[in-house]
Amino acid sequence: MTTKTDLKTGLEAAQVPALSTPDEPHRNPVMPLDTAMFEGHSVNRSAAERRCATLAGRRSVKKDYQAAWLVNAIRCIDLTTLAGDDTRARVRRLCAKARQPLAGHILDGLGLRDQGVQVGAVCVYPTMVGHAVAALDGSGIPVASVATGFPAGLMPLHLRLEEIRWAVAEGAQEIDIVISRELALTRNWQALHDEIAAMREACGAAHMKAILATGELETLSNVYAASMVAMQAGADFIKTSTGKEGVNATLPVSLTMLRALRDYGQITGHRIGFKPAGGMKHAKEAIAWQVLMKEELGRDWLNPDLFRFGASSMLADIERQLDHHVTGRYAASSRHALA
Ligand SMILES: O=C[C@H](O)COP(=O)(O)O
Repeated sequence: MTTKTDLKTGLEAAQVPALSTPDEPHRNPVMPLDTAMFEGHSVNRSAAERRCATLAGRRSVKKDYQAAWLVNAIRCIDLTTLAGDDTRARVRRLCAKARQPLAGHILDGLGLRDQGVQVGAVCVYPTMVGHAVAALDGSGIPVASVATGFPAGLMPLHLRLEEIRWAVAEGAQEIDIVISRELALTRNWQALHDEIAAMREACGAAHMKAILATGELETLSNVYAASMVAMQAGADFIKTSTGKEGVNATLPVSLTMLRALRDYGQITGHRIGFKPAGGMKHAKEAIAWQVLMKEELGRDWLNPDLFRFGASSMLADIERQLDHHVTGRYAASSRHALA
């Protein structure tokens, strides 16, 4: 069991940022396409896989600090429902969970009852944005909407742009766009850049996350190049997957995107966020991705203004693990079923 003092010490010792509301994150401005930033950059898949395989061993998170890392993961979750049978009632339940992601006895056990533990955002389809905005009123939790013909994106550009504008008018503060995979696979970088830049303009003040659908981009070199193009076109975040591809977030793909993000930052001075998404269901994944972020980019990126998990069901396991941390017992998974 832990105590209030233990967890606060743990947050510091684990070097995750203290619980706080982040300042308004800065925007990434659009720049012209610059293929020199990625052409000829090849990514060795075996080397990326080896690097990821060694991370867990090199940076295991001490048991005492695991709770701190898991609470930080909650702050970074885009709590998501993207199902064809979504309803207003389901979205309202999800938003209630977003407001209080941990049961009261867990918050008490961790000493975090008054610390405002909330998720990073709630992510829904455009027609659910209004319901989410109403349910989150006063919470400060932003609503993210997928748009641009999610998940495939195979719609005329003017309709994709109109969908963005519609979701923003409904109250979405963040827009998760999907890129045209065909433009990436045919290496038509100028057209891809111009489409994403138009999407960024349609977003207006809403922050834009660019979903690369990496499971469909064939090579890690394509992932690196598409990451660069999305950032040059003004993406505030780059995101791995829709959750609907055959292969979604993986550590080697994430490593490739983080290297692109780091290179982009070194050249331009702009800090871009990263969102792995799709298929992440377990607390141990929440730890693994945070270790990757910290190893590659430093602790500044363990903040919801620069890092999000896109996940519909990971919160349930995190809550279960934190329940165990506090009580010493595992609750039935049905007790934390909602998220
Ligand atoms: O963007 C978020 C993903 O769609 C969520 O995927 P998931 O349902 O596999 O967690």
